[in-house]
Amino acid sequence: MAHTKKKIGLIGGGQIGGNLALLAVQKQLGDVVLYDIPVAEGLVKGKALDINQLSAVDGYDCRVTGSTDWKDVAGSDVVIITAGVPRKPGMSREDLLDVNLKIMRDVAANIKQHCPNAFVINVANPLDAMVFALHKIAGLPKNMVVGMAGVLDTSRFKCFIAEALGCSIRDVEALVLGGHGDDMVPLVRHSTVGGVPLTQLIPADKLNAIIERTRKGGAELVNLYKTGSAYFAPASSSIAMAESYLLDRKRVLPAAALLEGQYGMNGYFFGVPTQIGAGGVEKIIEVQLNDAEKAELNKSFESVKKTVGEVKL
Ligand SMILES: NC(=O)c1ccc[n+]([C@@H]2O[C@H](COP(=O)([O-])OP(=O)(O)OC[C@H]3O[C@@H](n4cnc5c(N)ncnc54)[C@H](O)[C@@H]3O)[C@@H](O)[C@H]2O)c1
Ligand SMILES: O=C(O)C[C@H](O)C(=O)O
Repeated sequence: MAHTKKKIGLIGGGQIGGNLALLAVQKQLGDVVLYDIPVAEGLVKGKALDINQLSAVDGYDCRVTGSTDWKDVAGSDVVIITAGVPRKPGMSREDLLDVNLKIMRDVAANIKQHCPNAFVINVANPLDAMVFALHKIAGLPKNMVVGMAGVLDTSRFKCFIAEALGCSIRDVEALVLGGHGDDMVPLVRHSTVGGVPLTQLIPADKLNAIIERTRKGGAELVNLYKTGSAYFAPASSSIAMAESYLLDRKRVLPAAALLEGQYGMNGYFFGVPTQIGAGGVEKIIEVQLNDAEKAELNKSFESVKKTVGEVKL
């Protein structure tokens, strides 16, 4: 019988990779290959077996295969990359550039060889520079390569807003633009709660504290965990993007996409609202910004450019 289930290749079977596998199965998005390097064979085979046994309890028909062979990943419809070292307290994401670039060179070359038709979502840090390197090395079409950060940063922003107001998170509409760094741009003026402008609901000083906490959201988790970084929310955020592609949902999600003139920026991956559907990144949406917001976005762009400038391919 023909194999009609979608195939999801997860590159990196660590904290985020394991949670991605679990979510993909629970949402029945397709069969999963959880790939890692040979030294982590037991880890990926163990996680696969554990999740498959959970599937029996809950009746999920998708299967996870743990593998250290790229041939098993070949032909994936979606590939999510979490292969990379997470930071420890006191480090910046940029401190991971050299070590994670080395890993990305290997991963991107294998994607080029084995998964040339996949929609590829990079998660590894420093996010915007790593997705830039991925695109250059793998040579995939620009609409098929994207970085996950905006969904996570926006969900942190929404979480803190809902907490401050004691309201349902369902009614919070918000957006964070820019690079995945401390100068990302939470857009207060464009955020609403149940249609009511956020600026009307939360006083400026409290809002500034929320913006600051959002910007440092990753470090807050790193300081709590001590040996690694966030993984539950990053996994959910990546799955939202994969699901929109696989099910052609055409959701409008912030993501690091290749800019070619939008926002006056060119040749870099940067966090902007995208529409993700069966065509991958089908649209990039330009939000109308005032001068102050533009200045903040440009500052974030300069940071991304600086890190990308250090990428040696
Ligand atoms: N974009 C975001 O918003 C975001 C959020 C959280 C974490 N991250 C980043 O994601 C990455 C992974 O985080 P984690 O917590 O899952 O880390 P982790 O250490 O738990 O897992 C990483 C895995 O990658 C594997 N790996 C290393 N080299 C590999 C290779 N060449 N091929 C395949 N696998 C390889 C490791 O063996 C390990 O199992 C880190 O770089 C982290 O900074 C990004
Ligand atoms: O902060 C990190 O190092 C991990 C990730 O980028 C995050 O925002 O949680």
